[in-house]
Order: sequence, then C-alpha cells, then structure tokens
Amino acid sequence: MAGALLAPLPSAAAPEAFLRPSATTPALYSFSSSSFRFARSRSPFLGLRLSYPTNHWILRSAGRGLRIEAAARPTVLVAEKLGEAGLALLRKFANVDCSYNLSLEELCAKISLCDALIVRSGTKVTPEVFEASKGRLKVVGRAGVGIDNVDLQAATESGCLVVNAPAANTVAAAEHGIALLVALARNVAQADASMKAGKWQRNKYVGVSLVGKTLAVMGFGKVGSEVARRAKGLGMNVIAHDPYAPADRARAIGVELVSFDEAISTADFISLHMPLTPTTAKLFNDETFAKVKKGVRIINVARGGVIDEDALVRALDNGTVAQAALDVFTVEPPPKDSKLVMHENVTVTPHLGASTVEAQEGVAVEIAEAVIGALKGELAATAVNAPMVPAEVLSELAPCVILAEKLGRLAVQLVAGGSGIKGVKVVYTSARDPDDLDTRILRAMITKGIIEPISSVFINIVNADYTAKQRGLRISEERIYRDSSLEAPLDSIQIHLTNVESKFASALSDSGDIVVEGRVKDGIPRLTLVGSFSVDVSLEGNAILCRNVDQPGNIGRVGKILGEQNVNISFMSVGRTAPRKQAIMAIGVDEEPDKETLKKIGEIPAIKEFVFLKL
Ligand SMILES: NC(=O)C1=CN([C@@H]2O[C@H](COP(=O)(O)OP(=O)(O)OC[C@H]3O[C@@H](n4cnc5c(N)ncnc54)[C@H](O)[C@@H]3O)[C@@H](O)[C@H]2O)C=CC1
Ligand SMILES: O=C(O)C(=O)COP(=O)(O)O
Repeated sequence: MAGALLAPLPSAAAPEAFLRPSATTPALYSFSSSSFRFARSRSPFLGLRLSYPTNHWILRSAGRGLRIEAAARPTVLVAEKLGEAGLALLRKFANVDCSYNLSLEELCAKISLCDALIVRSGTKVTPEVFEASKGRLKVVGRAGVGIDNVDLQAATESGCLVVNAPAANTVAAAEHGIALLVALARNVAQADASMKAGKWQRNKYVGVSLVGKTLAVMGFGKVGSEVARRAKGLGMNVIAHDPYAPADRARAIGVELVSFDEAISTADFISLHMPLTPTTAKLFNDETFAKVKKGVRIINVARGGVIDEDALVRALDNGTVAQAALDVFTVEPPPKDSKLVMHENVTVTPHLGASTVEAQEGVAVEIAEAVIGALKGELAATAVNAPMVPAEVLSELAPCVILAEKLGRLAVQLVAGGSGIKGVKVVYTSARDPDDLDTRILRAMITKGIIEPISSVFINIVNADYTAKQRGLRISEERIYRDSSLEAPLDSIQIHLTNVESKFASALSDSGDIVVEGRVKDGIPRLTLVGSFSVDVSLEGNAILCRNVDQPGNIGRVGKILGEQNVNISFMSVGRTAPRKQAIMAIGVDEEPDKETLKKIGEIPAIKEFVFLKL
C-alpha cells in the first residue's frame, strides 16, 4: 500500500460496473483509475490527484466513510492471445486487461490507462497509440520476434521501452518453414483439398524430391540457421545469404555464405528468414525474379513485405517461380480475393510460424518477464530501442547514475540568460579501462538532469539521446585515466556547459564554461567542485551557494537569517581559493526559503553573489 486516506461515501452509489466487490473480502471494493475518474466526477472525490505509478485504488468501507488506499499495481493491456503461463506471471504483479481484436480507436481509448501493452504480430502500435497514452505507457512487449508492427521511432520519442521475445519461437518458425518446404514439394495441401472434393488425382500431384537439391536460406539468423540445420538432415545442399552473419557460424553447420545473386541464381528452393526493414522491403521483385533459376520454389515464413506480391503473381503465372509456400503477407489477413492466395501453385497458412503450444507458452513467459522487469525499472535484456546494460553493470553504476542526474540538474540551474545550452562536455575520471566502463546510462541521466527542469519532456534511457539531438544539445564525453582503486567504476564526473552565461559567475571556468563536478563517497553522491572552487556537499534536498569574502562571521549571519525563518540547515561546506580571499559557501537546507529570506542573504555585505538550487 502506497498510502491511505479517508473520504466520505459518494452520495450516489457508483455503478456496479465501476465498483466491484472483491471475491475474497466482502468489505473490499476495487476499481481502476478509469472508473475512479468517472466516480470522481459525481462524488466528493474531486480534488484528489492520482500520481503515477499509483493507478490502482482499493476502497474499504469504514463506517460512513470509505477508506481509499492506493496500491502501486500497474495495468497491463494484453491485446492478443497470450499463453496462460505468461498471463499468470503478469497477474501476480499487475492488473491484466485481456482485450483482443481492438480497433485502433479502441486501443487508443484504453491506452492512457495502461502502463504496458503486450501484442503479437496482429496489432499495429502506431504513433497515434503512443500519443494517446499521454506518456503513461512505459513498455510495449512484443510476444515474438518481428517488431515491424511497432513504430519504434514513436516509441523512442515518447520514452517508451519496446521489448520482444526473440528466442522462444525460433524452433517453431523453423519447423513451420520445413513443414511448408516439404508440403510444397509434395503438393500436400493441394492433394488434400482435391481428395476432400471427392477426387483421386495421383498423376496431377507428382512432386519433386528434396535430396540433393540446393536450398538458399536468405537471412542466417536464429530461424534461418535452424532451417539450414534441418534441411541438411533432409539431404539438401544448403547455401545462405546474410550480409551480417559470421561466416564461421555458417561453416560450423556446413553452410556456405554466398552473395545475394549467387544464392538466388543457383537455388532450387529459396527460404526467406530476414526481418522486414527498409532495406529488405520488396527485396523480391520483378528484377530479382528475373535472376532466379527457372522453376524455383519459394518459402516465406519471415514477413510478407519482403516480397513484392504482384511481382510474385507474375513470376508464378509465367513459370519463373514454380511454386510458393507463404505463411506471411504484406497485409494480414490478405484480401479475400488475393490472386496470390488463390493461386493454384501457392500453399498458404495464416501466419502460423510461431503457433505451437510450446512456443506460445515460451514467448508468453519470456515477454511477461521482460515486461515485469521493465515496469520495475530494470533494464531489459531484450530491449529493442534502448541500450542493453547488463544487470551487474547497472547495479555497480547505480550510485553514479544518481550522481549523473543530480549534476546535470544542478548545472542547468546555474545557467542564466536566453542563450541556451548548446554543448555539454562530460569528463569521467576512472582507473578503469575505457572498454570496462559503459557510460551510456550515465550520459542518458545527465541529459535527463539537464533537460527535464527546463522542459515538459519526460526523459529516460530510451529517449535521452534522441531528445538531446532534437533539442540541438551536443554531448561529448571524455575519459581521464586516474591511478586509483579499480573497485569503483568512477572517480568523478565533471560536467561542462560550454559557452553559457551563469547566474552564479563563480561557477564559470576560465574558459567560460559552467563546471560542476561530483563524486560518490560511501555510496552517497556529493558535489565536489563548482567552477574552480572545491566544495564537499551531499547532493540532497536544496542548497544555497554563496560566494563571499572569506572573513569571520559570514556563516553565522546566514545561519541566523535562515533560523529566523525556521529553515533548517542540513549541511554546510566552505571552499576557498586562499585564506581571507574568495570563498564559496554551500549551505544545505531542508525547506525552500522564501524570496524575502533569500534577499536578506544577498544583502549581507560580504556576500558577492548567491544562488538557490534544488538538488
Ligand atoms: N512466421 C512466423 O510466425 C515467424 C516469423 N518470424 C520472422 O522470421 C524472421 C527471422 O527471425 P529470427 O531468425 O528470429 O531473426 P534474427 O534477427 O535472428 O535473424 C534475422 C537475420 O536476417 C539477417 N538479415 C538482415 N538483413 C538482411 C538482408 N538484407 N539479407 C539477408 N539477411 C539479412 C540478419 O543479419 C539476421 O542474421 C523475422 O522476420 C521474424 O519476424 C519469426 C518467428 C515466427
Ligand atoms: O515472432 C514473430 O516474428 C512472428 O511473426 C510470430 O507472430 P505471432 O506472434 O504469431 O503473431
């Protein structure tokens, strides 16, 4: 339970659909934030604010009042059929709404009440969906491999993580590829349909043998390599084309990697296993079919969009392609009168590659774990639009991550004027080898610290680099080797905001950059440098930075003003250039002093400038 408060009973009873008695506890009612809004509009609940991630409320009857308790249970919308084992995992952690076959409008209407969305290949997650989520959607889980139905750019722009389940359906897809290969070669589907129509056509359905024939596997990834392995078992000669696959992995299973043209011009059978990307879209077109061996047979268990379907119909009609077996289509489901689907030399299945009992349980568990992890704030190993940072690296970097964000937040508060921040230089000092220090998450958090206080954008590791680029913020990183303990990943982080004006001139370096530096000490992030002044303050709460002439009595004067206003000092640190010269006083305060109090501090004669900062 995140919190509790007492509210009077609504005067009108809330409709049943919105206020459901819990099965287990008669006095317990539960409803989601959608119903809450509804109830709020007709009850004294007005004025109560919901804050993320509290999106689930429990009402207990308490005499004439209702006790409302907020539980931090996220809501997961499962928009396509998912295996029970995955649903069971999700239900332990979240409210699960299984709503299938939603139109885009229905999906958009629901999505602003959901923290996660799980889809398969049948749901298009378009920019409209991210827009309609109003920033609440934190993760989209694709229960399968292909993420071409999720608009990754829109997801990244809205800071929404996309995860997939890349491994659990590999074998199922490969087996389906082999099933189609064999069925195609022996006319299984056509012969079956003919017999069911009362015929016995043994001469019509004479097939071709597989043994000794050449199969070109296009895309030698997880599925492609499993297909290749199985096809070798059938006695086929297997070649593959994949510009990105390591040749030794192919060689290890006796497959030769060849060029695209060689693959398509020598193969008797071509099996497609590449993703749909701008480069692979309509890769098989009139021009490609002009280069194939006449009478080739094509199997596609990858994505329909890889083939220009009109060109394939032409190639089938003129005999260039003898047969095709297709599990996937440019538009799914394809139009009822699709020439391709109805073609007598084409065998079709309705995107069944991943549809085995085993694969569906596997992807369901894989995606449920990834989505739950993401909702807990863990970085997912199967993230599609965010850097993958291993858990052990993340836990080691955790205090530095906080330091990075706080330093960014502090640096931006020192900026004055409308010149805007253009360049950020980050200097990491570490005893570690550069390869042993992953700074991507630190850079993202610095970006978050710098941008969030000055905009309405929510920034996380997913959209940090994108947002920085959008805003013209150039972030460069530098590493300095320091011979110190290898135990801590970092010695210090220094942030330079280059060429900006500062409202606290002492924060400027000789070259005119705002400079702040921090370190993690005993697990706590601390500010250790402002401009050229060394300080040592914990980066917590609020702080007042003052530059003053180093002379007795200043600390007491500031303390007295704050004390009179009941502002509690949490820490104080003084850094100076030399005794009785310039000094910087950093005063931590629990409360935010009002303007009048700050004005009084500024009026102390020895204080040359000061700034109030929220750390
Ligand atoms: N029909 C179905 O139900 C299923 C379909 N699939 C689809 O199968 C395809 C392969 O999936 P996985 O093997 O898991 O993915 P993967 O990522 O392991 O393999 C894809 C391979 O394609 C290669 N590739 C990329 N561009 C290429 C190009 N221009 N030419 C040749 N190769 C290229 C990549 O280097 C990679 O090795 C995907 O499109 C996926 O969506 C996967 C599972 C089930
Ligand atoms: O995993 C993939 O890429 C697939 O194509 C499987 O799609 P599905 O989850 O069965 O809609």
